Amino acid sequence: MKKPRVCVLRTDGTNCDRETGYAFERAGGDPHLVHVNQLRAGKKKLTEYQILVIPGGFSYGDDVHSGKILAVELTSFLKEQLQEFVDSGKPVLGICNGFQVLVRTGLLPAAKMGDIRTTLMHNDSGRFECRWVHLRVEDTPCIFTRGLAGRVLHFQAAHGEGKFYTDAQTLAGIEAGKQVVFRYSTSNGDPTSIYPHNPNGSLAAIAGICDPSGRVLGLMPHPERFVDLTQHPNWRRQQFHEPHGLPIFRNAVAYAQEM
Ligand SMILES: NC(=O)CC[C@H](N)C(=O)O
Repeated sequence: MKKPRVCVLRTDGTNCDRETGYAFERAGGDPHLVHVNQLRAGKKKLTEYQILVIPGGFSYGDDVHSGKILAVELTSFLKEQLQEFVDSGKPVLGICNGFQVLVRTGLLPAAKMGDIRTTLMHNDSGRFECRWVHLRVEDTPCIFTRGLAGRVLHFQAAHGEGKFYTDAQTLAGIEAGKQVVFRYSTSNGDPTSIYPHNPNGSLAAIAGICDPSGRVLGLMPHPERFVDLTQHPNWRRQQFHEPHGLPIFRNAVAYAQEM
C-alpha cells in the first residue's frame, strides 16, 4: 500500500520536526520537512501531501505568544490553502507548539481559519514545565486515537504556555461534541487538575482536543518522543510493548491510506 506523504511543517524555531518525521516513518508514512517559506513562495503546495503535522518547538522564539506569529503567518498568507486541506478531510496534527498554532488560527476547535475561540495560556506555575504526564484517552471520533479510548498513556510534556482555556459556552460545546481527546490524569486514569499531574492548570484537565470531524487533533504532550523505554521511570512496573505515542501516527497513516 502506498505510503502517505506527510508535510512536516517547520519554520524558524521549530525543534521537534525530525523526531516527528521519524515517528511518521516508523508508522509507515513518507515524511517531508517543509519550511513555511517554501509554501509561501509556491515552491511546494499542501495538496501534494496527505497528512499535515505542525511539530513542537519555539516558532519565532515564542515572541508575542507561543505559536502566535506562525498562526498569523498561516492565516495571512496560506488561509485558503490550509482551509482547503482541512475541508478535503485530510488528517492534521498539531503537537505542543503545533497545537498552539492550530488554536491561534481557529482550526481548533472549529476547523475554521479565523474562528478563534480558545487559547493556551502560561502555565499556572509561571515557568516552563518539562515532565512525564499521564493522559487518559477519551472516547471520541478522533481518527488519531482509534482503539485507544480508556487507555492511560505516558507522554513527555515540555511547555511554558500549555494551559487550555476558553469561555463556558465553547467548553460546553467541546464537551458535548466529544472533542476532548486527552485529559491529564493520575496513573490510574482519574482526570486531575492537581499539579504536577496536570502541569499547567488546564480547564477540565484538557491536554488535547480535536475538531468535530475528529480529523484535526492538537495536544500539548509529545507523542513523538520515542525515548529509550528502558530508561523510562516506570519501565520495571509497566510493560511497554512499543512507544506509547506510535499508535497515534499509525492511525493517521491508516486513515490517509483509506481515503
Ligand atoms: N515543546 C514545545 O513545543 C514548546 C511549545 C512552546 N514553545 C511553549 O513553551 O509552550
